[in-house]
Amino acid sequence: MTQIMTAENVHLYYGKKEALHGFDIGFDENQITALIGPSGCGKSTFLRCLNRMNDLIENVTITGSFKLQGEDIYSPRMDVVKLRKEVGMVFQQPNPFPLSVYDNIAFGLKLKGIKDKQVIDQIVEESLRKAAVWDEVKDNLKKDALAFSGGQQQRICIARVLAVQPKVILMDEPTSALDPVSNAKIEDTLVELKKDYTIIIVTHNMQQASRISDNTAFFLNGDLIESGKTKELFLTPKEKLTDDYLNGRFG
Ligand SMILES: Nc1ncnc2c1ncn2[C@@H]1O[C@H](COP(=O)(O)OP(=O)(O)OP(=O)(O)O)[C@@H](O)[C@H]1O
Repeated sequence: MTQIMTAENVHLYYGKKEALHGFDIGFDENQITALIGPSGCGKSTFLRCLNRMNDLIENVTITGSFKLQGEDIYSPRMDVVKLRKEVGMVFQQPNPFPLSVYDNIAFGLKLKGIKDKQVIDQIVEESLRKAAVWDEVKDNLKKDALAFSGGQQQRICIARVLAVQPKVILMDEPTSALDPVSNAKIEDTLVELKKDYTIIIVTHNMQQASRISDNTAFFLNGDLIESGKTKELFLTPKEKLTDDYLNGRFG
């Protein structure tokens, strides 16, 4: 299976404090990879390395090699704005812009210089359909995105990411602020989306990881303890620490 992204010898420091201690990991194309582990183990920190979101935090030092389809994403030649379109991100709290549903999705397209209204209309509809929220918003595209439910807002945010044609979608606990019905809808959406995209998702919810992910990586205190096929990792973990965590012996 092709690995669309790789990270090797990853170290990250917040000031002098080392938060990621050196590990290698790769992400299979068109698969969902779950990043699991107890609070504070570095899952979000690592996720943010993959589209250079940590660049926005002061005093962060990152070393190692991070590649998207073989290209070094930390190269001085890398266009970070383009990178963040190719490696899109969905956050824990739905964060639509205070604009209409339509304008939320059209925003990135207009930035890209797309002006043709018919083209924009088409991409807006396609993106909302792929994010499985079209039927719920199609009669209210001019309504403020913030007037929708949390679960709908999160799917609008997913549509906003899809509109700029990412290759990889990073998700940081995208359902933890949502009710169980919205959670289930988003899980179904992600499983559909992996046909076209690669998804890397941080989750606290072990059932979620086992339901939707193909691969799982278990982090502890800034180290990657084990990664592999989700079924194997959950049923026959190689490391005792993984077994202990999965069985609720800590965390
Ligand atoms: N901006 C920051 N400045 C300094 N230290 C930070 C910063 N962000 C995170 N850390 C520290 O880095 C470590 C890893 O945090 P991180 O948020 O990546 O863990 P996590 O596994 O995602 O946790 P959670 O599941 O609670 O979100 C923690 O010790 C945390 O306190």
